[in-house]
Amino acid sequence: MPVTSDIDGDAWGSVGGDEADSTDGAAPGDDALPINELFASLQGEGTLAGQPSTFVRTAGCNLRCWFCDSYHTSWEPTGSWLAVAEIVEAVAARGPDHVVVTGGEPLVHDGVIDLVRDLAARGYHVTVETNGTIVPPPETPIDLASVSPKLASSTPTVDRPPAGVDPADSDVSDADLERWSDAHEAARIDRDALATIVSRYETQLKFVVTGPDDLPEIESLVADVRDRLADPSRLSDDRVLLMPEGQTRERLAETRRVVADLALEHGYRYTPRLHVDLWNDAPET
Ligand SMILES: C[S@@+](CC[C@H](N)C(=O)[O-])C[C@H]1O[C@@H](n2cnc3c(N)ncnc32)[C@H](O)[C@@H]1O
Ligand SMILES: Nc1nc2[nH]cc(C(=O)O)c2c(=O)[nH]1
Ligand code: SF4
Ligand SMILES: [Mg+2]
Repeated sequence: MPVTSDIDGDAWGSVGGDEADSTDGAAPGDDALPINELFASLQGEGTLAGQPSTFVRTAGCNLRCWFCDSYHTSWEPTGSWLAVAEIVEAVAARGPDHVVVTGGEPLVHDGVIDLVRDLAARGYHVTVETNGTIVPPPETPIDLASVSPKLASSTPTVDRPPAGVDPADSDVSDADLERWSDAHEAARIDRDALATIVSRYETQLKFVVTGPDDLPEIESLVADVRDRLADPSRLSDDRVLLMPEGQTRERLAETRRVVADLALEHGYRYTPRLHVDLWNDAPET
């Protein structure tokens, strides 16, 4: 069930960008969100790793990381339209008191703000997983902003096509890759947006690390964001997390020691990817 290209939340369109509106569920309206999956699992990443949580994964993203482990929310988005009240009901049925709103990029959808408000009003702890390019409206009740700014090593190219799918099952053309290479590169970092988010919310900056060459960009970005803060201590080194790139156990086995050693060397935190270790990042884990 492809979702329409307007869920990109931008003018770029999605791959094959003129799909018919053949979504399941409620007709898209002000109050509906395209949901790719909704499930309970353990938080696999970051400072709350291990915490039982319900994950709400929206479809649609304004970026196109080559390594995206959620291919069907970004490169070829699919999902069902659900009203915010239906999502809250589904979250209540799962049980955990922690909710992780993720995507795709959840903040491309205005309705996500209503969802976060409704969840917070019901007493849930709400984490928002975001790429840090979009600032939510002031006073949005986010308990943890889990921000993953995208480094140069995330940019797709013709030689670095999406890793999340068998090329035989992908409709991504070289023309799509060239278009997204430029669009991703232009949009992936917004230092002012990052500083605003850090100043307003308890924040972790969770960088996907592919190797040692990523560290200079992380260090200079962290310094630039600190420079923009009235209180630079809001972005202490223990709020900077290095996460190994890998959506399979095999790939993670290659990256995690390198990244753990880099965290130790630079004084940043290391975060595992528990769901990859435990379930090999199967759907709904
Ligand atoms: C699918 S993204 C959705 C939220 C948002 N679009 C973002 O990128 O932060 C959820 C998390 O998975 C991370 N991620 C995606 N693909 C990954 C990979 N291959 N290896 C490690 N982390 C990955 C992202 O950086 C982000 O922290
Ligand atoms: N278990 C588990 N933990 C996660 N933490 C962040 C995730 C995400 O995709 O945003 C994620 C995920 O997909 N699964
Ligand atoms: S920003 Fe997040 S959802 Fe979008 S392509 Fe990158 S990892 Fe995937
Ligand atoms: Mg994930």
